[in-house]
Amino acid sequence: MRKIVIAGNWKMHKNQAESLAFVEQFKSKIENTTEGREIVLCAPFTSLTVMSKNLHGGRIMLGAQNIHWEIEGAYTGEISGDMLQEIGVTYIIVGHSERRQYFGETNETVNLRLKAAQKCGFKPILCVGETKQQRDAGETENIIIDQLKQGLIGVDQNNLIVAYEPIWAIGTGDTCQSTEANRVIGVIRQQLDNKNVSIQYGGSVKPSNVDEIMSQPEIDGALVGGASLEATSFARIVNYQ
Ligand SMILES: O=C[C@H](O)COP(=O)(O)O
Repeated sequence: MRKIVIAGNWKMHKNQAESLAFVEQFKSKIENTTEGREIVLCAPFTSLTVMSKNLHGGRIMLGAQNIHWEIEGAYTGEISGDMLQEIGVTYIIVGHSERRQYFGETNETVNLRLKAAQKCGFKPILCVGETKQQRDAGETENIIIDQLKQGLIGVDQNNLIVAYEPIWAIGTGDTCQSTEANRVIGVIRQQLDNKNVSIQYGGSVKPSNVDEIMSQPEIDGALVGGASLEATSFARIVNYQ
């Protein structure tokens, strides 16, 4: 069965005190959240350490925003699965477009990170999506199929989430039309061997559009950036109608 997963990606936002304050405020707002909806906070590494100590079970799962494929070594600035296991992380975002754009992530390194995440027992969230230029050139499907084909070599599809994030919709307020997101996610599902993989939509998801997005039959959740930074806003998204 396809699971609903709503994940907040805080990117490079919030220090430890701000993260704990968010959790305190957020916890009370999700007490009545529909059973079965997985709620994930992908916080900076520094915040994950204190958040895991303050969650004491409950509905909130933790996610990291990166993982290296080696367990240790001379990889300045990277983090290993071993280190993440220690702080109680469940999910790992892999291949976010910001990692691809600013930090040289390729389909090959995405593939290595996905396999490393699974090997350490985490559930990776593979991000795929096209630029505005690629969309305008009619290349959306080809780009995504390529990202999936290369990214998923040797990856276990029974332990995977995919997020469709059109790059032009990220942080712009320019949400992809829900029917179009549904269509592309349908294309993604066709490419997968396991049709029960949960596929999220990400890109300017906010309280005002989440109900419509989540009403689409192919969409199994959301990967939320800006609107996950404030507890009331993210709680409204998690409690979509
Ligand atoms: O990972 C989250 C996405 O990049 C979406 O960000 P956004 O909700 O701020 O557009």
